[in-house]
Amino acid sequence: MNVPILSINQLTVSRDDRCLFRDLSFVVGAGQLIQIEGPNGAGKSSLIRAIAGLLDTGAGSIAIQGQHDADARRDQVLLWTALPGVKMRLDARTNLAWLLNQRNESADPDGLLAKVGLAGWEDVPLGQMSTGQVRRVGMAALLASKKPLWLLDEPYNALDIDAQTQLSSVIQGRLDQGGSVVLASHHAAPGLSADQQLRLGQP
Ligand SMILES: Nc1ncnc2c1ncn2[C@@H]1O[C@H](COP(=O)(O)OP(=O)(O)OP(=O)(O)O)[C@@H](O)[C@H]1O
Repeated sequence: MNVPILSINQLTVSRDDRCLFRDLSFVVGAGQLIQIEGPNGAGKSSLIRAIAGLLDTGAGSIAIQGQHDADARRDQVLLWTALPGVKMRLDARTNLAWLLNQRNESADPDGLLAKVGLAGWEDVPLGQMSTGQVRRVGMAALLASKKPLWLLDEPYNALDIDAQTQLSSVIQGRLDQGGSVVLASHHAAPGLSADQQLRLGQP
């Protein structure tokens, strides 16, 4: 086993007094991908938010590189669901620059947008883009992230086949660099092979 980036031990997560899962344990090493599956409402997003330090948990523990504190964990993850905090009336470049700044990441927004097929769309407000194009802006932000643990909640939603393939290649690139990825998805990730699969049960 590689150095554990994420260690979950005997974890219980509840919402509104309803237990979603209990006694969950797994470890994710450097360069490893774990896929979380399960029906609607099983708790995939809740698990991801708990790992990110954004949801209180019950019994058990979560550690990222040995750190249990929620604030410390938050600093070590890239959480990609939608695009938190972006403004639909602002253009792709401005939003991406803001996202990178928020994360203290230095990269050229235009170069990143070109890599995800959005060359020429830099000045277009997100509100005038398709859902998939907005997701591509998110993918551009992913490309710049060097956080040790990526938490990706249904990242393939709304992406066309080309963009899905590109996202898989972005994820594989991060894994090859020793990053770790938790992927919540109803579908197998195209072109990726998970080191572990975890199925959360019926709610
Ligand atoms: N904001 C919320 N406040 C209170 N309870 C919530 C909230 N979001 C989700 N829940 C509850 O937690 C349960 C698990 O939701 P969660 O979003 O983690 O499931 P999921 O497996 O990601 O589902 P899906 O596949 O539909 O995205 C749901 O049954 C829901 O009742």
